[in-house]
Amino acid sequence: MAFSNKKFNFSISRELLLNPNDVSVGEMIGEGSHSIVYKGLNRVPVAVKIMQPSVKSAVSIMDKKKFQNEVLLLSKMRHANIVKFVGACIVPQLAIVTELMEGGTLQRFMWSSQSKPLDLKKALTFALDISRAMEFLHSEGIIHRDLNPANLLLTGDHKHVKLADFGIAREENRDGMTGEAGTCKWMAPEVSSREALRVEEPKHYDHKVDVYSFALVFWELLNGVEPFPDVPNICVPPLVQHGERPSLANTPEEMIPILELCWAQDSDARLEFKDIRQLLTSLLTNLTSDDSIDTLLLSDEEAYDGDIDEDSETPPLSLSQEHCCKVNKPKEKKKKILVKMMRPFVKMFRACYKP
Ligand SMILES: Nc1ncnc2c1ncn2[C@@H]1O[C@H](COP(=O)(O)OP(=O)(O)OP(=O)(O)O)[C@@H](O)[C@H]1O
Ligand SMILES: [Mg+2]
Repeated sequence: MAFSNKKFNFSISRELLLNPNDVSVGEMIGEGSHSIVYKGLNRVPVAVKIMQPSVKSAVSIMDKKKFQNEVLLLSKMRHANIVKFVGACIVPQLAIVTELMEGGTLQRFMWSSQSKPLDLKKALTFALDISRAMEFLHSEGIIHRDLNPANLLLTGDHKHVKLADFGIAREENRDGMTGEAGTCKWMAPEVSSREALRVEEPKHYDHKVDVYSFALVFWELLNGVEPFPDVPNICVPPLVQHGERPSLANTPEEMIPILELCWAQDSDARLEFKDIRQLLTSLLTNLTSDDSIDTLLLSDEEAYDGDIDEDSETPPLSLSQEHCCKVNKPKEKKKKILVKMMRPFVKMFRACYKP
């Protein structure tokens, strides 16, 4: 059913709309580039995201289309690790009502966290939550395109995270996605690439841009600091395009292969979230059962092809060794690690189904 609002016909079904009189708005709890978010009440506590027009004067057709896209996508996403959609209002203002995430953003949590970096179990639990949400999203053919700690929200007990902000999420199309999207520090090299702009061709990328962003979030969870701490946001994309990545000097050794497989320069070499979820689950199981995770490790000779991704000369800005490293080429490593990590599960499976 279409609802008209000043020349734009919303195609939002009636079941998704709330009566604005049933939603009360309280204190402000967050702000994005397109919205202000308030604590609210709709029988239970909720978050009310009120869309702000991009031009101060009026809500444009573009703003309405963006709002509708977010409502339609988020309302379809029913998953334990995705913030729950409650409903939307188109009058008196465009608003999206979701469950209230009392724990705030992962970004704020990391800034204020007493124990820096987080303990490994907590970091893995959060990473697993994120990979579950992303696996689901990709299985539904949706790319988030803005995975970063300000769009990941914590439960009140700080035990779990959920994915939020579908403002620039899109259905993946077969010809690849175009357009710049995301937040500089977490943006995959192929999204920000100027190469394509120079030859006036549209930029093409796919769901693997989310895997890259995940790697940067995971690195942050493991290191307790934002990636590229000394680099202004705007300078990060050229560095990343030249193969620079956050330093692995203080990263637990067993997590390094996952990071390298997720932030590979070649997007095809990056893992799928299904693989990431399985790897994190087995790492977490090993950690909590107190077994050594050494059994899951590979030596460098086993894991690497030995070469470095050098499709570039000198990076435009050089970083200290402390804060960056050159990206390794995964290829064969990816297969070896997966085979080795999955070996115990395959054994177990065979044992169960022995004739
Ligand atoms: N359900 C929620 N519970 C608690 N806080 C929330 C919730 N949803 C959003 N917020 C807060 O509001 C902020 C902005 O929300 P959101 O990222 O959805 O808005 P946006 O305008 O799309 O932002 P962006 O600048 O990323 O485009 C979040 O970073 C968070 O602090
Ligand atoms: Mg946001």
